[in-house]
Amino acid sequence: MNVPGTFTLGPGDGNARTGCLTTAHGDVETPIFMPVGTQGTVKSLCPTDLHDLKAQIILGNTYHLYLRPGDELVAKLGGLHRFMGWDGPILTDSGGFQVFSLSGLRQIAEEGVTFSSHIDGSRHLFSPEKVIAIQQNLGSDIMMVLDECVPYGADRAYTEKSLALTTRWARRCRQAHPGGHRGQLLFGIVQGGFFKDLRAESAAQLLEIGFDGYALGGLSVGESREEMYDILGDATPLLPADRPRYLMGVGAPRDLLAGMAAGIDMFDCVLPTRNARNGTLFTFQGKVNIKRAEYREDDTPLDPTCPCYACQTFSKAYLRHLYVARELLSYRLNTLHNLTFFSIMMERARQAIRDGRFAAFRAEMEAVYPTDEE
Ligand SMILES: CCCSCc1cc(N)cc2c(=O)[nH]c(N)nc12
Ligand SMILES: [Zn+2]
Repeated sequence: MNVPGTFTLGPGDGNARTGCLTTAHGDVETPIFMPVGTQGTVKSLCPTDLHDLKAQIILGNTYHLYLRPGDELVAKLGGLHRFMGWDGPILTDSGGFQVFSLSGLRQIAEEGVTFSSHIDGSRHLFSPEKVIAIQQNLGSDIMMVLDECVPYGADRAYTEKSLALTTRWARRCRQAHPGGHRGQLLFGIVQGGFFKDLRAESAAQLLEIGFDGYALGGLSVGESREEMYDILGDATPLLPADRPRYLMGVGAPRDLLAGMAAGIDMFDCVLPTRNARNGTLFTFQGKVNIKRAEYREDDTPLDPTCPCYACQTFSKAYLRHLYVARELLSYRLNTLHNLTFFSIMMERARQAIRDGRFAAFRAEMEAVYPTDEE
């Protein structure tokens, strides 16, 4: 068995590539979409559901799990894998992004970021050392450094100053977790906003520190698709080809395709799980808004080609009824389906790359998920 952190590249097609990342809880075939399980659960699903839809790795969140139930409690109970009953790989975000997007009264300083809990208003400090200790307590297989996700529209002076701090924080994270600690990997996060030279500077600084993988942060923060793709195309080749590349917070089917075409290996986004809860379902024939009246008497499955329990067992009429009635089963069935769609789409993408027909696969999918659609 390979040691955690081993990343073996498979066949590629243009800049798109396949690979296999070894973690302490198993191998991950890339490109991969990672379901978000913020509070130690992929909302409404059990770990057995995740295995059934062939999820390979899920996300947890340092900010949320630190605040509730507490990372030290999770460690005392055997770590996040045992606590939530998931025996596969787990990646945890450092919490910086959530501090900036969720909590009030944030103060950024050299030491770290001080914030008020969105739960009870209590004050906390996330330093690089603290977020590493939390992720070590959780036992995540892939940890992220503490970073500042620069707000969309930040000017060059702010972005430059923030990038320098993020790099100093990244260095402190690496010093706090030099590697090898229970096979837990540490990824750096490239920032630099929408300034290509600052992105290059960030990437070069992180490479000099040395990480097990490299993420592109600061995207999917309100920018246009054109702005995202411009940075994506320019910054991805700056990341080492022999290490995993992770595009944070992305995304919709068309954005996953664009990311893979640019050479990205790992993705995460709340879209499939959040949209499931608001009735927007993804199929290989396009999106279905299940609450629409047109499905009231529709006795056909959501997607006859889909192997998920929802599509194999129930009609659109029933799925619509559950959603309109706000029944809890709606969340479970819709989430099962959407994550199955994303899982199948990524498997088809991996096979298309292996077969040298990724461009055709992308065109086929974009015909159903056009780039100009939100
Ligand atoms: C559980 C959520 C994982 S991804 C969250 C996220 C999403 C987006 N879009 C950007 C960033 C970023 O720049 N830095 C960090 N740490 N996280 C980000
Ligand atoms: Zn389905």
